[in-house]
This record gives sequence, structure tokens and C-alpha cells, in this order.
Amino acid sequence: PSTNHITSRKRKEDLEVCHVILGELEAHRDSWPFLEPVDRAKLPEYFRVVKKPMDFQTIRCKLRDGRYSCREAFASDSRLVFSNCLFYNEDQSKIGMAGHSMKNFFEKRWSELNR
Ligand SMILES: Cn1cc(C(=O)NCCN2CCCC2)ccc1=O
Repeated sequence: PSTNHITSRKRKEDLEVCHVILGELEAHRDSWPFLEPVDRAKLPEYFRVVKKPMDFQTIRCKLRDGRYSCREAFASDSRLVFSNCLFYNEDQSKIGMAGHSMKNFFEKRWSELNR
């Protein structure tokens, strides 16, 4: 039995699931609004209302830097991308529809890989 939060093998398995899902999110046709942080210069008001901005590039860097302790921390940041989007954008807007599409895709794949 390991002493740390999760065994190194479990941690490795956790991170593999995250790499698989993140790759699929980045490759998805509806990922375009989420690939990079919202541009503070173009949309300053975004940062006045969205308290915790998040995007796939930031998640990729955190994953690469070993800053996710477990797969649930990765899932939490992924869900933050979608909740920010649905908070800021109308459902029927192009970005709002992309947010719904990507959220549904994420939750389906997350449940499949965690069954
Ligand atoms: C997630 N999200 C993104 C934006 C946005 O403008 N992203 C830039 C999208 N562009 C497409 C091609 C280059 C960049 C606005 C509101 C929002 O909630």
C-alpha cells in the first residue's frame, strides 16, 4: 500500500486518461473558442465577469508540468472551460453552441474512460 496520495502507477494511469481526453478535446471541430486563453486586450470585460478563466492550452501546460494531482483535478479545469463559456455566451451564439457541444463530448468520453 502506498503512503502518498495515490500510488505512482495509479497516478500514471490517471494522467494517461487526461492526455487521451485532452487530445480529443483539442482535435474536436468545435474546440476553436477554447484552444487559447480569451484575449484580455480584445475582450477586457470578459475578465471582469469570469473569475477563473480556463482554456485547453492552459490545461495542456498544467498537465505537462505535472500540476494535476489526480484525474478529477483535470476534469474540474475542463468543466471550468465549459461553465465559463455557458455563463458568458448566449446558448444560441456560435461560441455558446460550441460550448454545449464540447461539454457534451467531454462528459460522454469522461464517463466512457472512467467506467
Ligand atoms: C471561450 N470564449 C472565447 C472567446 C473568443 O473570442 N475567442 C477567440 C476565438 N478566436 C477564433 C479564432 C482566433 C480566436 C470569447 C468568449 C468566450 O467565452
